[in-house]
Amino acid sequence: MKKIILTGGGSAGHVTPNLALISKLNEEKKWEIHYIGSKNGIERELINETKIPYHPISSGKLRRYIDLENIKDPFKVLAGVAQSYRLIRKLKPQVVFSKGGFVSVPVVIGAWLNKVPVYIHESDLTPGLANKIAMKFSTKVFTTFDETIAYLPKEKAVHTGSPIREAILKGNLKSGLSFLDFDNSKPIITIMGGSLGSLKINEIVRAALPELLKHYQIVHLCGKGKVDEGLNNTVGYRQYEYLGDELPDILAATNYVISRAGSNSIFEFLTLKKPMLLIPLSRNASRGDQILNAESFKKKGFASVIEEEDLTTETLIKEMKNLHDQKVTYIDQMYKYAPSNAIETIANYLNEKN
Ligand SMILES: CC(=O)N[C@H]1[C@@H](OP(=O)(O)OP(=O)(O)OC[C@H]2O[C@@H](n3ccc(=O)[nH]c3=O)[C@H](O)[C@@H]2O)O[C@H](CO)[C@@H](O)[C@@H]1O
Repeated sequence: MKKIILTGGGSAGHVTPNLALISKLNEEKKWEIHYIGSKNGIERELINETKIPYHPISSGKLRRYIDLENIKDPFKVLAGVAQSYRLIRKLKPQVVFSKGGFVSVPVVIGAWLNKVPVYIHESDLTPGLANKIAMKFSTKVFTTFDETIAYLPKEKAVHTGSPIREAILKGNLKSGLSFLDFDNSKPIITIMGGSLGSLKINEIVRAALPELLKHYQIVHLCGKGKVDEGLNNTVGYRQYEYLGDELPDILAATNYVISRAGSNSIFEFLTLKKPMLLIPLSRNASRGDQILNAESFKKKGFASVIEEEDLTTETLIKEMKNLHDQKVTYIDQMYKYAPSNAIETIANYLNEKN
């Protein structure tokens, strides 16, 4: 059996595409799969559920603010490179696949030092810092957006589309309604502040609840530690920190989405044809990747967008009404999009070339 090591983490967006790939590779029964991730990142929890061997390494974080930890981080990254190098030398995989995030950099370098080919996937419209570094050590760079090709070395870039977990496409509306204890009386909005939740979106959504609940039932994925216990008994409103297995059913029961513009989430909503109102993470808190993701979706007629700086209860309610009024236009436009089978393409590459 051939051996593959997967890596990626920090937030769920750097793990769910790997989950999709793991299912496919397991199905093919040609690969022994291993995962290298951080000691405490969300990837550890998510990958443990798949029962594949998980190898934790030391990793640093790319912070955009001044912090004492920043001084320790280069040492942690170097330790991560040494650990990855030894692990890869011992496991002897044919290939390493990286979905990005800061934990992936030492793994990619460790693979390169062992002369193991590295394939990476970039989910966002423009490459993130981790992947910009990883790219130099990689054989191919797969992309979710076709626009991303322009930012990459020609000989390495391959547009595959977004690797979506198969389960996401197989939700059951009735199970979703029964899990939520919702009915058909009002349309359902699912609100997702990215996989980690968003304090700003949570605050504005909660302030807009009295108005929104007149017209909609609301599922709020608010992020770890961000549930507002005081709202637990609010009729028509459900809050969850993060949903795993239940998410497909919830999405099947969902009529509209209000969300951050993380790449994986928005391609899931697009594939499911859910009219979406996107609130991309601002340039103050990120490199602005979500703004570009959201602009691309707006330009293609898949989504409406509120910039974080313009987000108030009033703009949220107004834009939600517009989305409602124009839902048919959005859905029609999304039907013109033919989802690519990214998982199949990536698996074929891994199988053929290794
Ligand atoms: C703050 C930050 O760094 N955000 C980045 C991160 O976002 P983030 O981690 O939020 O990533 P995405 O929106 O791309 O993906 C989130 C994934 O988590 C899943 N999910 C989410 C909530 C939940 O309750 N259950 C669940 O399963 C979604 O279905 C999706 O598959 O990676 C994205 C992809 O590189 C980037 O575009 C974002 O800018």
